Amino acid sequence: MSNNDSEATQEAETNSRFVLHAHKLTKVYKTGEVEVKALDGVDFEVFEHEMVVLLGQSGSGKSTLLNILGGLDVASSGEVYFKDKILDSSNKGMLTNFRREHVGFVFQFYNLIPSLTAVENVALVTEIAENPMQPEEALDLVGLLPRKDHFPAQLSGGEQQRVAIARAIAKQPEILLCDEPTGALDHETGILVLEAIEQVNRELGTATVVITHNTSVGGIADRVVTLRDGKISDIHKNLNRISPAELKW
Ligand SMILES: Nc1ncnc2c1ncn2[C@@H]1O[C@H](COP(=O)(O)OP(=O)(O)OP(=O)(O)O)[C@@H](O)[C@H]1O
Repeated sequence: MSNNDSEATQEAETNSRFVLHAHKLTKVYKTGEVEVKALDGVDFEVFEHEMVVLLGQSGSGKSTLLNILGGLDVASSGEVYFKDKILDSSNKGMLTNFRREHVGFVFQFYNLIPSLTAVENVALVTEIAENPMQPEEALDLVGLLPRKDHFPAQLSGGEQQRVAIARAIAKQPEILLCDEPTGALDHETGILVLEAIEQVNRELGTATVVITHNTSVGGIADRVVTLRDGKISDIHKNLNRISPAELKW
């Protein structure tokens, strides 16, 4: 990196604000006598509009970190801030509101309701959110408007995952958290799903974190963060993101 690049990066960081910030997160799971330290003093932030890819071997703590960031789980110690507010883990109402209004989740398995069409699956979320987009608009963003009246069983795995992405972003969350979104898909379908996620990040500016085992997916990120044994072992910034279509694995 040249001096100019480095100054430009520092300036960009100073100017950008974080959406989520975790400070010294520790998570210990206790099962009987056995204790597992899944996170061990992790500092982690996600800036506005940023795309972060989270890598690490199985068991390194990726899902634990994502679940705590999204208010699905609470840390044993440490704090999570959403913008300038600390998320109070003892305040269930606050966590529920945070999840409902501000965070979109996408998981490896799509968890769509089989008896509802694509548009009805998305509408389930928009009906309870404060400032949603129209379900059709969300489906259009992921390229699935023509399939809006199809049931999950009439859609391929990749199409179902794109409905799940539409459902996650329809409430217009500030942050999109994706845990192995391509884990159950073949290469070509996985690329289509990453393209949908990338488009949401680019067009809506939704700060996004994507967990993957696939190191080459790191190319689509602004920042690639690697976990090892519950600690951050590496942070790599990409000066130029590549498009999912350019990924090879
Ligand atoms: N509910 C739980 N109870 C006990 N131990 C747990 C629980 N959830 C996770 N762990 C342990 O915490 C550690 C981190 O797990 P985590 O699922 O966060 O890793 P990961 O990096 O997401 O792994 P993978 O890539 O396999 O999904 C592992 O050792 C795991 O066995």
